[in-house]
Amino acid sequence: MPSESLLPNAIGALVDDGIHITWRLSNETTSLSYICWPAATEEVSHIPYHSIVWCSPVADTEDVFEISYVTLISKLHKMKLIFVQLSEAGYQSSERCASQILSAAYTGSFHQPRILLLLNTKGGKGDGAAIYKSQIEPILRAARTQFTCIETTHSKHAMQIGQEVDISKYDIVACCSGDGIPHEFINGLYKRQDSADAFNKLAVTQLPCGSGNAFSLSTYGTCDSGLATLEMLKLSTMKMDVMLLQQRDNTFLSFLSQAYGAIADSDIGTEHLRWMGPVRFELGLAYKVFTKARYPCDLYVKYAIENKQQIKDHFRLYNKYQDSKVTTEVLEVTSEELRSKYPSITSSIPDDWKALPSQEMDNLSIFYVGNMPYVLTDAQFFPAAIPDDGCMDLLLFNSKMSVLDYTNLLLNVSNGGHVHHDEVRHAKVTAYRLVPRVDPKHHYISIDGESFPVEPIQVEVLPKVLTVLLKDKSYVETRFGEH
Ligand SMILES: Nc1ncnc2c1ncn2[C@@H]1O[C@H](COP(=O)(O)OP(=O)(O)OP(=O)(O)O)[C@@H](O)[C@H]1O
Repeated sequence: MPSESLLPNAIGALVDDGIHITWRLSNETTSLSYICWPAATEEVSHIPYHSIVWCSPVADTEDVFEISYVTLISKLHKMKLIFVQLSEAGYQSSERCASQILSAAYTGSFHQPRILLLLNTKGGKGDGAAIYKSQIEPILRAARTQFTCIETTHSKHAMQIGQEVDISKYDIVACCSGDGIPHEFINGLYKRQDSADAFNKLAVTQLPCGSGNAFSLSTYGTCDSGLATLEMLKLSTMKMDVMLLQQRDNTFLSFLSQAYGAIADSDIGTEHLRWMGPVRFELGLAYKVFTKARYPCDLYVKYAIENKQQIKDHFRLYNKYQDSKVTTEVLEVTSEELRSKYPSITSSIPDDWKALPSQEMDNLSIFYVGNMPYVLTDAQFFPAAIPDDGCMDLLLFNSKMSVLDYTNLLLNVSNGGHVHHDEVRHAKVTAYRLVPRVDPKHHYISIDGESFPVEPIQVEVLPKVLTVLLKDKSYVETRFGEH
């Protein structure tokens, strides 16, 4: 036993899902007024195993442990250290007790993964460096992970890193950024000679520091970088579909979305209003709705599921199947599977692709294709998206709707209800070709939130390519199954 002056004032008991804490009463602690342990500022009563990132016995004690865990501090998730006297420790060695706590804390995830962080200090509101220092780095240090942080210095830097990174040195590449850096990094991996090995070896994730954080919202359910860092250390890997794009002579990958029409113009077309914050997007979109902006195009698709009821059945079946999935095996992608299966964008349309009716496409307002459910906090644009069903979700909105109907529809995006409206076409597709018919000088195509020329694109799903970190092998829950 340590001398009384070394006793912490927290006493812990191991329970099913964590450590139950009781605090010594003040009259008992009066003799401890000079204890050398950090005082608790907020007295927790329970530390879930899931929030613990480290536990080790304190030298020269039998039953006192240092426990690092992530908790809410002033509305943000941050690292906290506590010293606890554990009643169980007397029954077994303190090392065994610590390792029992660590294995409960890290069920199914990497233990101390080697992490490469790509930090964009210029993303979002420009506070990436501050978020990294206050929320991300302290958790990684406490968890005793090996990590290296590289600051991106210019556009396409993350792509260059993806092309050159030594894949044997890391397990996870975490983009401390918006969605632009993972887009670049994944495309860097795609350009490598050993791209299949790179996609199999490295898990790619996002610790949100940008204005668009769809990756983190869809996989971790949060825009809080501290919570995302904790989840990164806790979740298990699985393979996610990506989308292969052709435009002109270029072939590249998209992991998130492609937009043309009102969404693309409201996002990229309002870059000059960046100072307004996220509201610039909503104002841009409201303007397009009120002016009934039209974005004519030709669209050809290879349907996987065309009917909305069948999409619901597919979604329910997938979730049922996921619940019974016990395997942790992650299948590996081959270099053959990274190649296009279809004729190139300059060839004629394959016979089994269908042309969308020209009347519908002449009056198109929004073309939006996605592979992840959340695009913004409170925007479940693709609520039926599934990480590895080999499909992309296609959404088409028509400009002929009344302003009232359109406004109602957009208000429903927050709960994913918009996809059930009769005015919205929702289908699961495996490939498509989009041929815009607008003046390219005044409009945009957005791919993963980045600007691309307004020219034809052809896109197909490459199933199970990207290694990501997901809870229970699924994206975070949406409300799609409820409708
Ligand atoms: N040091 C840098 N200076 C300027 N641009 C950079 C730098 N590092 C990366 N970039 C570029 O910043 C862009 C946006 O990055 P990111 O996605 O991290 O932030 P974001 O705020 O979500 O972005 P956006 O809303 O502009 O897409 C990327 O296209 C990337 O090429």
